[in-house]
Amino acid sequence: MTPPNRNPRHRTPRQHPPARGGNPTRRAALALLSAVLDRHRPLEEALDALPPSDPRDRAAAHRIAAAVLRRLGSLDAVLEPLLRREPPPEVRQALRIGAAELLLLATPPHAAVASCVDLVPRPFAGLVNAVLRKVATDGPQALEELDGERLDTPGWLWTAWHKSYGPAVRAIARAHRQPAPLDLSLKPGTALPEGAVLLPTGTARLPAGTRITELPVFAEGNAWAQDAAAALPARLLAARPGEAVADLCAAPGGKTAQLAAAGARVVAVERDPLRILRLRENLARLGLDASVVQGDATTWDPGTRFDAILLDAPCSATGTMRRHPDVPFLKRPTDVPTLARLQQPLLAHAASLLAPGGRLVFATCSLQAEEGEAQAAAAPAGLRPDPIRPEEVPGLEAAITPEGWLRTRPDLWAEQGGMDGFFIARFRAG
Ligand SMILES: C[S@@+](CC[C@H](N)C(=O)[O-])C[C@H]1O[C@@H](n2cnc3c(N)ncnc32)[C@H](O)[C@@H]1O
Repeated sequence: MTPPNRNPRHRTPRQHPPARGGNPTRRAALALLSAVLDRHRPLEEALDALPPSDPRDRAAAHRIAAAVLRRLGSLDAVLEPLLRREPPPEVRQALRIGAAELLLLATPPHAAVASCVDLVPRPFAGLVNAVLRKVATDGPQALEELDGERLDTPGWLWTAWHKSYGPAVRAIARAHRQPAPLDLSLKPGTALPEGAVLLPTGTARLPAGTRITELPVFAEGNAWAQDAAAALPARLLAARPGEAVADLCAAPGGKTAQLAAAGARVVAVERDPLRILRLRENLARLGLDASVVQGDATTWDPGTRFDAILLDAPCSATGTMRRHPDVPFLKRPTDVPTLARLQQPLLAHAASLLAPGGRLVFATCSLQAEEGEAQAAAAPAGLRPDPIRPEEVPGLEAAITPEGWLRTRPDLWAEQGGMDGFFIARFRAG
């Protein structure tokens, strides 16, 4: 899968009259897709930039845009034989929306076609109508004959995952097709929300599409959204009441909240001032306490040492594609070595902040070995591995590597909705 519409030969130089209008949900979905695919902006940022509207319309637009992004390679392969030349970007996005609605979202054909025709400038209405009618009749068969897992995965990621995980690359690609469930971390003592399933590692899981803001447990400040795999690094640090714990690279604060809820005295360090605001808001909503510091975790000097440190390092986030289907369109192969080079000094500095015998957990939400296994293998000499034990990760015993690290993948617990891809390594000072 290559990022679309970058070939200048395919650009249509003519200016066209503006689109005629169309249904607000599809119009919002088109704005989201243009932001991600044409301007390479994050989907979350594009959602925030939408004009105010009914939350249900936004959620529906998000659902359509996410479906297109998850299956973009397949949808384009179905559309390709029906197009004689590359249409302008907004027409291409409207066709993708229509194809996703017809082939993936079970929208009735007349509604899918008519609403996408209304999205495009008049000169393209006939083209969109004809192409989508053809997709409605022939698309299901065409889709079935494609190698969708491969088409929907960028080539560089497929190659890297095949090298690391062998044939499981297909299962990973399949897991990326499904909308992720809503995973919640609960404050200790909070009852399991109605309709939730308790996963063996303690996460409460609700069906995909559940809106967190409508849950009483959220309004009461007793829960926060956190993928089951994302909850593991803090769980494995096992902070105890009263311990001095540093959470380096802390925002938006899911792991800070876990550590604070465990009763530790937490210092949360984050470089980005805007993300610090979110971290503070999240802690305030949950009624949890942590000392929040704006600083660079490669140089931060608190003048003290910690019993335990969590380093959730910035990374390519390729493990989060179930929840963030825009990741393949925002990341490039060169991002991985660049980020991997930033992770080493973070780990080295974190090690220098540990009290004798202190514990350190290093984590990245990446499926790339350079940002996981290679980082742990090159850990500074002052850290000795503290292997993760099977009883600490019920149901995920097979995800423990021979070295004692934990490697989660989106295809694990596939029947229950999968989990993000994380790498987690634990060390002790000395
Ligand atoms: C993977 S996210 C952390 C997620 C967070 N731990 C959580 O559970 O909600 C990485 C964070 O590190 C921050 N960051 C990146 N480089 C940093 C640095 N040198 N010092 C401190 N924070 C940094 C980013 O702004 C980002 O918020």
